[in-house]
Amino acid sequence: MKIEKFVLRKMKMRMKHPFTTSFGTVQDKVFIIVEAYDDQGFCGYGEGDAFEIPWYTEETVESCWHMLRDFYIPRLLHVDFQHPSEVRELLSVYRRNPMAKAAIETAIWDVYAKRMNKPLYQVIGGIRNEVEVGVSIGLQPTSEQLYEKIEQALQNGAKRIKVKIKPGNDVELVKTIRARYPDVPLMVDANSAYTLEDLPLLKELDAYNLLMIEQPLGADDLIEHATLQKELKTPICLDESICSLKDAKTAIALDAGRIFNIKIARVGGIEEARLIHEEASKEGIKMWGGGMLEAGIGRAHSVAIATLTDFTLPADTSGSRHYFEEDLIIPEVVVEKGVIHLPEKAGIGYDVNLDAYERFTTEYLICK
Ligand SMILES: O=C(O)CCC(=O)C1=CC=C[C@@H](O)[C@@H]1C(=O)O
Ligand SMILES: [Mg+2]
Repeated sequence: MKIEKFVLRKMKMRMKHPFTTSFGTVQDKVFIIVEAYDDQGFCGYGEGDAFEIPWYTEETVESCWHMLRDFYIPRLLHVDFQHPSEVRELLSVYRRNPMAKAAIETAIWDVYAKRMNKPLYQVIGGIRNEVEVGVSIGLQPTSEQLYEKIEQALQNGAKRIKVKIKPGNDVELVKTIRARYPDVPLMVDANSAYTLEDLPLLKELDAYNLLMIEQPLGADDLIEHATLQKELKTPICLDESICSLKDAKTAIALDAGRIFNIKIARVGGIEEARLIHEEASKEGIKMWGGGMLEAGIGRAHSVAIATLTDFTLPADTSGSRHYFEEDLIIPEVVVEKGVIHLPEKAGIGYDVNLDAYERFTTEYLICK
């Protein structure tokens, strides 16, 4: 297959509520869409989910735009390849920048699935057409607001609750949630806000029967995570630390975490995510699909990857309406009793809502 044209779009969607983590607050979701048009007239969509500010990883919307426009599109345009798994190799001459790579690679997977006339989740090896989901709750201004969000999530059938923590807003927070909801499947995510100096505090979290502690230490702190895991009963889940298959292998060798949160965006695409899944499965690492506050297209890709065999824990992917008044796909992603049912249509399985799509576009570039 050949891609004869790419279109890059910069998009902006207002989120219903600000999302706050230990690193900062996102209110406007600014992101990139890649459209890939093949030689048979199929169009595939991918989403670039770096933030505007490099606080979750080092990439930004602008850095992704630059990588896509100046390197990845010229590298892939008019090139003949058999299968989207080859894109990983074709882009490997360029170092890192996984979110930019994922944006274009996922678009090519979507085109390929449409050519095969099969749903993407089946083409990538998914084994189920529904995915259990939990919810990720950002830091809230008051505990009342936090309880309100938890209450809402439980009413909607969320399979587990994840709350963000940061220094000064951690053990006491978890203690009060546990007192109120003794049996709720609960986990915390620190987004790298701690160091090993916080060991005594992190050990206190062991008392609250958490499913896992997500990314307590720095993205580069694999050795430190291994030291911490030895001290904790609660499993550590790695997020920011796993940006490639190589990172996954190192983490496994060090026993730096027993669970992986897998985001296609963070690891550079579907193929890298599949390889990590294969490796982690062999080693008994549990997995689940993470989220990037995606709009519909990225959300569809994230749900598809969560259908792989060993994604056995609830994913972070909420429905479109959780974050946005209006999404850019039809139908929107819907969660019913904590489950997303995957569409059986070819490709990502959702159509672009052209009206909303144009309204959310702030800039575009045609490359052919
Ligand atoms: O998309 C979702 O619902 C998950 C949101 C979420 O928890 C995160 C999204 C993006 C960066 C982080 O803030 C965070 C995470 O660390 O998983
Ligand atoms: Mg996380």
